[in-house]
Amino acid sequence: MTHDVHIIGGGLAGSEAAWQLAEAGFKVKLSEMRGSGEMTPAHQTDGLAELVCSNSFRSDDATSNAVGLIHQEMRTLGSLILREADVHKVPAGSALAVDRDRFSEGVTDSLIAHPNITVVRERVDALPETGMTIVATGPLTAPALAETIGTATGKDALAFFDAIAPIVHFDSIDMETAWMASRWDKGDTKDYINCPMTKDEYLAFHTGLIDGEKTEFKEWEDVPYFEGCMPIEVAASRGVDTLRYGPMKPVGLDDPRTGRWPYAVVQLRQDNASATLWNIVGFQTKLKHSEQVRLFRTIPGLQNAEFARLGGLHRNTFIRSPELLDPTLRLKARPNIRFAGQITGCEGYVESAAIGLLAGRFAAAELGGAAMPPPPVETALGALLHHITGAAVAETYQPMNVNFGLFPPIAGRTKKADRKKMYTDRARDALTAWMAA
Ligand SMILES: Cc1cc2nc3c(=O)[nH]c(=O)nc-3n(C[C@H](O)[C@H](O)[C@H](O)COP(=O)(O)OP(=O)(O)OC[C@H]3O[C@@H](n4cnc5c(N)ncnc54)[C@H](O)[C@@H]3O)c2cc1C
Repeated sequence: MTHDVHIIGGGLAGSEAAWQLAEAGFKVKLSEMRGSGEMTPAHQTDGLAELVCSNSFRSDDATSNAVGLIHQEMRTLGSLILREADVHKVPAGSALAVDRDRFSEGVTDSLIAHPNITVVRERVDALPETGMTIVATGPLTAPALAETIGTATGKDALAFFDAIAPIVHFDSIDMETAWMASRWDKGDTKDYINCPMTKDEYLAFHTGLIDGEKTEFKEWEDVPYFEGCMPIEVAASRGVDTLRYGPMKPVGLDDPRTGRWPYAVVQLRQDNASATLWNIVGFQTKLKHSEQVRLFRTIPGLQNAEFARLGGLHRNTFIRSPELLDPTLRLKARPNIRFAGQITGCEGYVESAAIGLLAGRFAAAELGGAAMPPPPVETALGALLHHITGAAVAETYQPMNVNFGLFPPIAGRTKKADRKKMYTDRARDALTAWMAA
């Protein structure tokens, strides 16, 4: 069978993209290296859409949770991944969790049985020069292909072994305690949020970092740390004052409440264009998630912090999408190539499948000769896509889960308790209007 689109990688994103294209009537070749004697360091089977770690697609609450909302939007758009997740669901409260083997079998069988899809078990080592292509090879892209992607995108656009710092929702920061200033009071703009610490608070925090329970890593994740993204607890272990001379340096930062420099300071940097999300600078960590929440809420100003993402450390190959991709996920420098899934810098099974769904639909529209406008930013799909393809700050781009901080804020004064429902109601209306158009 000749094909209209070549999809490389049969994970969450590639499987969904293949389904969307095939259902739209286009012929797809899906190349997956597992099953040809190749394996990634995390996968265990030859099944398509294998879940490498947890079996959860997270919250299925479409009224007050951004992940639940994106589930609903994907179901509305005929997602194969969500269809099979629903069929192979296991009890997990309000979360959508699946029997991972049955789920993967369901996806594999559906794709193989589809008359418009040919699944080829092969490793692809170079980006195709011609022909419409979707690259969905994930965070564990095989080295030879990663190399050619690096060449096509500029070497420094491809990151390996990535440490990530927590991200906090702005509206959960206590700005009576924290204040805005430039970093170490250099420059004219007040771009950073500063959380002050007394000596006692700092020493207790330092002890918490040293003693806190850490995530153990598999052998393949045991990689050297780059000095620039060393986990904060590793820096802390080098000496009690190391952090006060590093990311927690208080120099030049007069606390408006005391008129003096605090003993140490925690700084947060804006993480998205609408300033709803803030990254804790230098706080990349492999502390367990529960430990991070407990310890980081001891920071004055962050006592009620709600986290859009917690820190973590794992190998992660992704491109600097906000500057490399156009709004329909095409590589600007080579528009025959689209990227989809975690390699674009979205994070998680659901988000990867969601971006695969959009890549498949954009490709189908292009083949059909009618450009598809991106979904509105008020939808979960649109907000995530917008973040990846432009709204995020390219220089500090890091993997991102879908969350309400990516959505345009609701205009006017609103009660916090009502806000999530307002986001999801607005999203449903926006998706309906977009589909009608
Ligand atoms: C160790 C680890 C644990 C994770 N745990 C979770 C978790 O618990 N929950 C969560 O939501 N997310 C988790 N993630 C993130 C997870 O990887 C993504 O959420 C999701 O699997 C990414 O989907 P994808 O389709 O982009 O990539 P994948 O699902 O990884 O699919 C990519 C596919 O491309 C294939 N491939 C790679 N290179 C080539 C090549 N050159 N030629 C042909 N085929 C190729 C691979 O074999 C793979 O099947 C984890 C990631 C890692 C690395």
